[in-house]
Amino acid sequence: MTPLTFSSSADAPRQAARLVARTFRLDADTLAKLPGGVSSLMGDGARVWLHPGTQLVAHGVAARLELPQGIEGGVAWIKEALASIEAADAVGRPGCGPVALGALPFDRTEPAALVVPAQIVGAASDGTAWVTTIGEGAAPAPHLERAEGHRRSPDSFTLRSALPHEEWCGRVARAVADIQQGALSKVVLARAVDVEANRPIVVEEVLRRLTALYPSCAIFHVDGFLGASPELLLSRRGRAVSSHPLAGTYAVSADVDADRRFAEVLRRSAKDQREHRFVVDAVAAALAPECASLEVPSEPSILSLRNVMHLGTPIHGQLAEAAPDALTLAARLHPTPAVCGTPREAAEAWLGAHEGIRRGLYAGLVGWVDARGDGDWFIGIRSATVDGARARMVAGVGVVAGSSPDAELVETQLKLQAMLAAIIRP
Ligand SMILES: C=C(O[C@H]1C=CC=C(C(=O)O)[C@@H]1O)C(=O)O
Repeated sequence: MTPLTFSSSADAPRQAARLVARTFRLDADTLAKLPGGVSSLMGDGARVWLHPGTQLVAHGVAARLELPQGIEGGVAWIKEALASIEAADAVGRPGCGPVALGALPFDRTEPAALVVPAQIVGAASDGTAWVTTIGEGAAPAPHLERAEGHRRSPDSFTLRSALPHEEWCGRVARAVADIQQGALSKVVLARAVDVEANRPIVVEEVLRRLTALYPSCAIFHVDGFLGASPELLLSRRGRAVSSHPLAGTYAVSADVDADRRFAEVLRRSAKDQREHRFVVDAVAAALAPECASLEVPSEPSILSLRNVMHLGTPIHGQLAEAAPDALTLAARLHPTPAVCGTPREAAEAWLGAHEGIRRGLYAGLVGWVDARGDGDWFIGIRSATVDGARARMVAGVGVVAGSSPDAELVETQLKLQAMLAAIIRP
Protein backbone atom coordinates (compact mmCIF):
# COMPACT_ATOMS: atom_id res chain seq x y z
CA MET A 1 0.00 0.00 0.00
CA THR A 2 1.36 3.45 -0.91
CA PRO A 3 1.94 5.48 2.24
CA LEU A 4 0.07 8.74 2.71
CA THR A 5 2.25 11.82 2.38
CA PHE A 6 1.68 14.87 4.56
CA SER A 7 3.61 18.03 4.06
CA SER A 8 3.86 20.97 6.41
CA SER A 9 0.50 22.28 5.32
CA ALA A 10 -2.89 22.89 6.84
CA ASP A 11 -4.39 19.66 5.51
CA ALA A 12 -2.03 17.30 7.39
CA PRO A 13 -4.51 16.65 10.26
CA ARG A 14 -7.32 15.98 7.73
CA GLN A 15 -5.10 13.48 5.90
CA ALA A 16 -4.04 11.90 9.21
CA ALA A 17 -7.69 11.37 10.12
CA ARG A 18 -7.78 8.65 7.42
CA LEU A 19 -5.39 6.53 9.51
CA VAL A 20 -6.28 4.15 12.32
CA ALA A 21 -3.79 3.00 14.99
CA ARG A 22 -4.07 0.16 17.45
CA THR A 23 -1.66 -0.58 20.31
CA PHE A 24 -1.74 -3.69 22.47
CA ARG A 25 0.55 -5.18 25.09
CA LEU A 26 2.81 -8.08 24.14
CA ASP A 27 2.25 -11.01 26.47
CA ALA A 28 4.92 -13.20 28.09
CA ASP A 29 4.53 -16.00 25.48
CA THR A 30 5.15 -13.59 22.61
CA LEU A 31 8.11 -11.99 24.39
CA ALA A 32 9.61 -15.44 25.07
CA LYS A 33 9.90 -15.86 21.29
CA LEU A 34 12.03 -12.70 21.15
CA PRO A 35 15.02 -13.63 23.33
CA GLY A 36 16.96 -10.47 22.41
CA GLY A 37 13.92 -8.32 23.27
CA VAL A 38 12.44 -6.00 20.67
CA SER A 39 15.85 -5.69 18.99
CA SER A 40 15.39 -9.30 17.76
CA LEU A 41 13.04 -7.80 15.17
CA MET A 42 15.51 -5.41 13.57
CA GLY A 43 16.37 -6.46 10.05
CA ASP A 44 18.43 -4.22 7.77
CA GLY A 45 15.37 -2.22 6.66
CA ALA A 46 13.99 -1.53 10.13
CA ARG A 47 13.98 1.94 11.66
CA VAL A 48 15.55 1.44 15.03
CA TRP A 49 15.65 3.37 18.30
CA LEU A 50 17.31 1.52 21.19
CA HIS A 51 17.78 3.52 24.36
CA PRO A 52 17.67 2.27 27.97
CA GLY A 53 14.47 4.36 28.48
CA THR A 54 12.44 3.45 25.40
CA GLN A 55 13.08 1.02 22.56
CA LEU A 56 11.26 1.18 19.23
CA VAL A 57 11.76 -1.13 16.25
CA ALA A 58 9.67 0.01 13.29
CA HIS A 59 8.77 -1.52 9.94
CA GLY A 60 6.95 -0.09 6.95
CA VAL A 61 5.53 3.37 6.42
CA ALA A 62 1.92 4.41 7.07
CA ALA A 63 2.65 8.08 6.32
CA ARG A 64 5.56 10.27 5.28
CA LEU A 65 5.73 13.64 7.00
CA GLU A 66 7.57 16.01 4.71
CA LEU A 67 9.31 19.22 5.71
CA PRO A 68 10.16 20.85 2.37
CA GLN A 69 11.57 23.92 4.15
CA GLY A 70 13.39 21.83 6.74
CA ILE A 71 12.77 22.28 10.46
CA GLU A 72 13.04 26.02 9.92
CA GLY A 73 9.60 25.81 8.25
CA GLY A 74 8.04 24.61 11.56
CA VAL A 75 7.47 21.17 13.10
CA ALA A 76 4.59 21.76 15.55
CA TRP A 77 2.07 20.45 12.98
CA ILE A 78 3.61 16.97 13.27
CA LYS A 79 2.30 16.35 16.79
CA GLU A 80 -1.09 17.78 15.72
CA ALA A 81 -1.21 15.40 12.76
CA LEU A 82 -0.35 12.44 15.05
CA ALA A 83 -3.07 13.52 17.49
CA SER A 84 -5.71 13.45 14.74
CA ILE A 85 -5.04 9.77 13.94
CA GLU A 86 -7.83 7.60 15.37
CA ALA A 87 -6.06 5.56 18.06
CA ALA A 88 -7.00 2.70 20.37
CA ASP A 89 -4.11 2.43 22.81
CA ALA A 90 -4.35 -0.30 25.48
CA VAL A 91 -0.91 0.46 26.95
CA GLY A 92 -0.63 4.25 27.17
CA ARG A 93 3.15 4.52 27.62
CA PRO A 94 5.36 7.16 25.97
CA GLY A 95 6.05 5.86 22.46
CA CYS A 96 2.69 4.00 22.24
CA GLY A 97 0.06 4.95 19.66
CA PRO A 98 1.03 6.88 16.52
CA VAL A 99 4.67 7.99 16.51
CA ALA A 100 6.76 10.07 14.10
CA LEU A 101 10.29 8.71 13.93
CA GLY A 102 13.45 9.60 12.07
CA ALA A 103 16.47 11.78 11.55
CA LEU A 104 16.55 15.46 10.56
CA PRO A 105 19.52 17.24 8.94
CA PHE A 106 22.02 19.51 10.67
CA ASP A 107 21.06 22.34 8.30
CA ARG A 108 17.77 23.76 9.56
CA THR A 109 16.70 24.75 6.03
CA GLU A 110 17.49 21.42 4.28
CA PRO A 111 14.35 19.53 3.15
CA ALA A 112 13.63 16.68 5.56
CA ALA A 113 11.10 13.98 6.38
CA LEU A 114 9.98 11.77 9.25
CA VAL A 115 7.76 8.72 8.96
CA VAL A 116 4.80 7.33 10.84
CA PRO A 117 5.74 3.64 10.72
CA ALA A 118 3.13 1.05 9.80
CA GLN A 119 4.28 -1.09 12.72
CA ILE A 120 6.28 -0.32 15.84
CA VAL A 121 7.28 -2.86 18.44
CA GLY A 122 8.24 -1.01 21.59
CA ALA A 123 9.51 -1.62 25.09
CA ALA A 124 9.89 0.49 28.22
CA SER A 125 12.68 0.15 30.80
CA ASP A 126 10.42 -1.85 33.15
CA GLY A 127 9.95 -4.56 30.50
CA THR A 128 6.45 -3.50 29.36
CA ALA A 129 6.32 -4.25 25.65
CA TRP A 130 3.76 -3.41 22.99
CA VAL A 131 3.01 -3.38 19.30
CA THR A 132 1.32 -0.56 17.40
CA THR A 133 0.05 -1.00 13.87
CA ILE A 134 -1.27 1.82 11.70
CA GLY A 135 -3.13 1.69 8.40
CA GLU A 136 -5.59 3.59 6.24
CA GLY A 137 -9.16 2.79 7.31
CA ALA A 138 -8.07 0.00 9.71
CA ALA A 139 -5.01 -1.01 11.72
CA PRO A 140 -3.36 -4.03 10.06
CA ALA A 141 -2.52 -7.25 11.94
CA PRO A 142 1.00 -7.19 13.42
CA HIS A 143 3.92 -9.27 12.09
CA LEU A 144 6.20 -10.38 14.89
CA GLU A 145 8.47 -12.83 13.09
CA ARG A 146 12.14 -12.49 13.95
CA ALA A 147 14.38 -11.21 11.20
CA GLU A 148 16.07 -14.36 9.84
CA GLY A 149 18.77 -14.94 7.30
CA HIS A 150 22.49 -14.45 7.52
CA ARG A 151 24.39 -12.24 5.14
CA ARG A 152 28.16 -12.42 4.88
CA SER A 153 29.79 -9.33 6.29
CA PRO A 154 32.61 -7.70 4.38
CA ASP A 155 36.17 -8.82 5.25
CA SER A 156 38.18 -6.24 3.39
CA PHE A 157 38.03 -2.47 3.88
CA THR A 158 39.77 0.64 2.63
CA LEU A 159 39.67 3.84 4.70
CA ARG A 160 40.35 7.37 3.54
CA SER A 161 40.14 10.72 5.30
CA ALA A 162 38.08 13.11 3.20
CA LEU A 163 40.79 15.73 3.84
CA PRO A 164 44.51 15.07 4.41
CA HIS A 165 45.41 15.57 8.10
CA GLU A 166 47.57 18.63 7.42
CA GLU A 167 44.77 20.32 5.54
CA TRP A 168 42.20 19.62 8.26
CA CYS A 169 44.62 20.82 10.99
CA GLY A 170 45.15 23.97 8.90
CA ARG A 171 41.40 24.62 9.12
CA VAL A 172 41.48 24.20 12.91
CA ALA A 173 44.38 26.70 13.04
CA ARG A 174 42.32 29.10 10.90
CA ALA A 175 39.37 28.70 13.29
CA VAL A 176 41.61 29.44 16.30
CA ALA A 177 42.98 32.54 14.53
CA ASP A 178 39.46 33.78 13.65
CA ILE A 179 38.39 33.20 17.26
CA GLN A 180 41.40 35.18 18.48
CA GLN A 181 40.44 38.01 16.11
CA GLY A 182 37.01 38.06 17.79
CA ALA A 183 34.96 36.88 14.76
CA LEU A 184 33.37 34.16 16.92
CA SER A 185 33.91 32.40 20.29
CA LYS A 186 33.54 28.71 19.38
CA VAL A 187 33.08 26.61 16.25
CA VAL A 188 32.65 22.83 15.94
CA LEU A 189 34.67 21.56 13.01
CA ALA A 190 33.91 18.09 11.64
CA ARG A 191 36.04 15.60 9.72
CA ALA A 192 34.79 12.80 7.47
CA VAL A 193 36.35 9.38 6.89
CA ASP A 194 35.12 7.19 4.02
CA VAL A 195 35.02 3.41 4.15
CA GLU A 196 34.79 1.12 1.17
CA ALA A 197 34.14 -2.56 1.87
CA ASN A 198 34.26 -5.57 -0.42
CA ARG A 199 30.63 -6.48 0.31
CA PRO A 200 27.57 -4.57 1.52
CA ILE A 201 27.85 -3.59 5.16
CA VAL A 202 25.32 -5.53 7.25
CA VAL A 203 23.48 -2.77 9.13
CA GLU A 204 21.86 -5.12 11.62
CA GLU A 205 25.26 -6.44 12.72
CA VAL A 206 26.66 -2.94 13.08
CA LEU A 207 23.69 -2.06 15.31
CA ARG A 208 24.24 -5.17 17.45
CA ARG A 209 27.90 -4.23 17.97
CA LEU A 210 26.97 -0.67 18.87
CA THR A 211 24.45 -1.99 21.39
CA ALA A 212 27.15 -4.15 23.00
CA LEU A 213 29.79 -1.38 22.98
CA TYR A 214 27.66 1.64 23.90
CA PRO A 215 24.73 0.38 26.02
CA SER A 216 24.05 3.76 27.65
CA CYS A 217 23.75 5.58 24.30
CA ALA A 218 20.85 5.94 21.89
CA ILE A 219 21.48 3.40 19.13
CA PHE A 220 19.64 4.42 15.97
CA HIS A 221 19.11 3.51 12.36
CA VAL A 222 17.05 5.38 9.76
CA ASP A 223 17.54 4.57 6.05
CA GLY A 224 21.29 3.91 6.31
CA PHE A 225 22.01 6.65 8.86
CA LEU A 226 23.09 4.91 12.06
CA GLY A 227 25.07 5.48 15.20
CA ALA A 228 25.35 5.46 18.99
CA SER A 229 24.76 8.96 20.29
CA PRO A 230 25.60 9.89 23.87
CA GLU A 231 24.07 13.39 23.63
CA LEU A 232 20.45 13.94 24.70
CA LEU A 233 19.20 17.12 23.11
CA LEU A 234 15.73 16.94 24.62
CA SER A 235 13.42 14.44 26.23
CA ARG A 236 9.84 15.17 27.26
CA ARG A 237 7.58 13.02 29.45
CA GLY A 238 4.41 14.92 30.28
CA ARG A 239 5.59 18.16 31.89
CA ALA A 240 9.08 16.78 32.72
CA VAL A 241 11.80 17.89 30.33
CA SER A 242 15.50 17.04 30.28
CA SER A 243 18.61 17.69 28.25
CA HIS A 244 22.18 16.49 28.71
CA PRO A 245 24.55 18.79 26.83
CA LEU A 246 28.08 17.48 26.32
CA ALA A 247 31.28 19.25 25.30
CA GLY A 248 34.87 18.82 26.42
CA THR A 249 36.51 15.46 25.73
CA TYR A 250 39.34 13.31 27.01
CA ALA A 251 40.57 9.80 26.18
CA VAL A 252 39.50 6.77 28.23
CA SER A 253 41.95 4.03 29.13
CA ALA A 254 41.25 0.57 30.52
CA ASP A 255 42.76 1.58 33.86
CA VAL A 256 40.39 2.86 36.57
CA ASP A 257 43.03 4.96 38.37
CA ALA A 258 44.28 6.52 35.16
CA ASP A 259 40.70 7.35 34.16
CA ARG A 260 40.09 9.01 37.52
CA ARG A 261 43.15 11.19 36.90
CA PHE A 262 42.04 11.94 33.31
CA ALA A 263 38.60 12.95 34.60
CA GLU A 264 40.27 15.38 37.01
CA VAL A 265 42.38 16.85 34.19
CA LEU A 266 39.21 17.33 32.12
CA ARG A 267 37.30 18.89 35.03
CA ARG A 268 40.12 21.37 35.68
CA SER A 269 40.76 22.26 32.03
CA ALA A 270 39.82 25.93 31.54
CA LYS A 271 39.62 25.38 27.77
CA ASP A 272 37.17 22.46 28.11
CA GLN A 273 35.11 24.25 30.77
CA ARG A 274 34.74 27.21 28.40
CA GLU A 275 33.86 24.97 25.47
CA HIS A 276 31.25 23.26 27.68
CA ARG A 277 29.73 26.40 29.19
CA PHE A 278 28.73 27.78 25.78
CA VAL A 279 26.50 24.72 25.28
CA VAL A 280 24.93 24.72 28.74
CA ASP A 281 24.15 28.44 28.56
CA ALA A 282 22.53 28.08 25.11
CA VAL A 283 20.38 25.09 26.15
CA ALA A 284 19.30 26.74 29.43
CA ALA A 285 18.48 30.03 27.66
CA ALA A 286 16.32 28.26 25.05
CA LEU A 287 14.46 26.10 27.60
CA ALA A 288 13.88 28.71 30.31
CA PRO A 289 11.01 30.56 28.58
CA GLU A 290 9.07 27.26 28.26
CA CYS A 291 9.63 26.09 31.84
CA ALA A 292 7.90 26.69 35.15
CA SER A 293 11.14 25.53 36.80
CA LEU A 294 14.57 24.57 35.48
CA GLU A 295 17.56 23.06 37.31
CA VAL A 296 20.96 23.72 35.76
CA PRO A 297 23.91 22.43 37.84
CA SER A 298 26.65 25.03 38.15
CA GLU A 299 29.44 22.46 37.55
CA PRO A 300 29.55 19.77 34.86
CA SER A 301 30.01 16.10 35.70
CA ILE A 302 31.82 13.38 33.74
CA LEU A 303 30.03 11.13 31.26
CA SER A 304 32.25 8.15 30.54
CA LEU A 305 31.95 6.02 27.43
CA ARG A 306 34.11 3.19 26.13
CA ASN A 307 36.34 5.43 23.97
CA VAL A 308 36.05 8.92 25.46
CA MET A 309 34.81 10.84 28.48
CA HIS A 310 32.96 14.15 28.24
CA LEU A 311 32.01 17.03 30.43
CA GLY A 312 28.22 16.81 30.71
CA THR A 313 25.55 18.84 32.52
CA PRO A 314 22.23 17.09 33.18
CA ILE A 315 19.46 19.71 32.95
CA HIS A 316 15.95 18.98 34.25
CA GLY A 317 12.84 21.12 34.25
CA GLN A 318 9.07 21.23 34.56
CA LEU A 319 7.45 22.67 31.47
CA ALA A 320 4.84 25.41 31.64
CA GLU A 321 1.32 24.20 30.88
CA ALA A 322 1.17 25.41 27.27
CA ALA A 323 4.72 24.29 26.38
CA PRO A 324 5.14 22.65 22.98
CA ASP A 325 5.86 18.99 22.16
CA ALA A 326 9.26 17.28 22.35
CA LEU A 327 10.11 17.75 18.66
CA THR A 328 9.18 21.44 18.63
CA LEU A 329 11.35 22.02 21.71
CA ALA A 330 14.25 20.04 20.25
CA ALA A 331 14.02 21.95 16.97
CA ARG A 332 14.14 25.19 18.94
CA LEU A 333 17.41 24.13 20.64
CA HIS A 334 19.09 22.96 17.44
CA PRO A 335 21.93 23.48 16.59
CA THR A 336 23.49 23.91 20.02
CA PRO A 337 27.13 25.01 20.42
CA ALA A 338 27.97 21.30 20.97
CA VAL A 339 27.76 20.81 17.20
CA CYS A 340 27.77 24.31 15.68
CA GLY A 341 29.33 27.15 17.70
CA THR A 342 28.83 30.54 19.32
CA PRO A 343 27.43 32.93 18.21
CA ARG A 344 25.36 30.54 16.14
CA GLU A 345 25.02 32.64 12.97
CA ALA A 346 28.75 33.42 12.87
CA ALA A 347 29.61 29.73 13.44
CA GLU A 348 27.18 28.58 10.71
CA ALA A 349 28.71 31.07 8.28
CA TRP A 350 32.23 29.97 9.25
CA LEU A 351 31.36 26.29 8.71
CA GLY A 352 29.74 27.06 5.35
CA ALA A 353 32.92 28.80 4.23
CA HIS A 354 35.60 26.51 5.71
CA GLU A 355 34.40 23.07 6.84
CA GLY A 356 34.36 21.59 3.34
CA ILE A 357 31.92 18.70 3.92
CA ARG A 358 28.16 18.38 3.50
CA ARG A 359 26.98 17.32 6.95
CA GLY A 360 23.61 15.88 5.88
CA LEU A 361 22.14 14.06 8.91
CA TYR A 362 25.39 14.14 10.92
CA ALA A 363 24.87 16.36 14.01
CA GLY A 364 21.18 16.80 13.19
CA LEU A 365 18.30 15.49 15.31
CA VAL A 366 17.38 11.85 15.65
CA GLY A 367 14.50 10.41 17.64
CA TRP A 368 10.73 10.24 17.93
CA VAL A 369 7.64 12.12 19.11
CA ASP A 370 4.23 10.68 19.94
CA ALA A 371 0.68 12.05 19.79
CA ARG A 372 0.85 13.29 23.42
CA GLY A 373 3.99 15.31 22.63
CA ASP A 374 6.32 13.01 24.58
CA GLY A 375 9.52 12.06 22.83
CA ASP A 376 13.29 11.67 22.82
CA TRP A 377 15.60 13.60 20.50
CA PHE A 378 19.35 12.98 20.53
CA ILE A 379 22.02 14.69 18.45
CA GLY A 380 23.07 12.52 15.48
CA ILE A 381 26.76 12.30 16.41
CA ARG A 382 29.03 9.18 16.64
CA SER A 383 27.29 8.26 13.43
CA ALA A 384 27.82 7.03 9.89
CA THR A 385 25.85 6.93 6.67
CA VAL A 386 25.92 3.49 5.08
CA ASP A 387 25.13 2.96 1.41
CA GLY A 388 25.72 -0.65 0.35
CA ALA A 389 29.46 -1.35 0.66
CA ARG A 390 30.31 2.29 1.42
CA ALA A 391 30.06 4.30 4.61
CA ARG A 392 30.95 7.84 5.60
CA MET A 393 31.78 8.43 9.27
CA VAL A 394 31.92 11.96 10.64
CA ALA A 395 33.25 13.34 13.94
CA GLY A 396 33.54 16.95 15.08
CA VAL A 397 35.41 18.87 17.76
CA GLY A 398 34.71 22.12 19.53
CA VAL A 399 37.37 24.71 18.72
CA VAL A 400 37.84 27.63 21.14
CA ALA A 401 40.69 30.00 21.97
CA GLY A 402 43.64 27.84 23.00
CA SER A 403 42.64 24.72 20.97
CA SER A 404 45.57 22.83 19.43
CA PRO A 405 45.09 21.46 15.88
CA ASP A 406 47.05 18.25 16.63
CA ALA A 407 45.09 17.56 19.82
CA GLU A 408 41.80 18.19 17.97
CA LEU A 409 42.84 15.73 15.25
CA VAL A 410 43.48 13.06 17.91
CA GLU A 411 40.08 13.84 19.44
CA THR A 412 38.32 13.18 16.12
CA GLN A 413 40.20 9.87 15.89
CA LEU A 414 39.02 8.88 19.37
CA LYS A 415 35.43 9.79 18.57
CA LEU A 416 35.57 7.91 15.25
CA GLN A 417 36.50 4.75 17.19
CA ALA A 418 32.83 4.27 18.04
CA MET A 419 31.79 3.69 14.44
CA LEU A 420 35.11 2.18 13.31
CA ALA A 421 34.87 -0.59 15.91
CA ALA A 422 31.30 -1.36 14.86
CA ILE A 423 31.82 -1.28 11.07
CA ILE A 424 35.37 -2.51 10.51
CA ARG A 425 35.56 -6.21 11.41
CA PRO A 426 38.05 -7.69 8.93
C1 LIG B 1 30.51 17.05 17.67
C2 LIG B 1 30.77 15.91 18.30
O1 LIG B 1 30.83 15.83 19.67
C3 LIG B 1 30.33 16.88 20.49
C4 LIG B 1 29.81 16.24 21.71
C5 LIG B 1 30.61 16.00 22.80
C6 LIG B 1 31.90 16.56 22.87
C7 LIG B 1 32.34 17.42 21.91
C8 LIG B 1 33.69 18.05 22.02
O2 LIG B 1 34.36 17.87 23.06
O3 LIG B 1 34.14 18.67 21.06
C9 LIG B 1 31.46 17.86 20.79
O4 LIG B 1 30.94 19.11 21.15
C10 LIG B 1 31.02 14.65 17.59
O5 LIG B 1 31.20 13.62 18.22
O6 LIG B 1 31.00 14.67 16.34
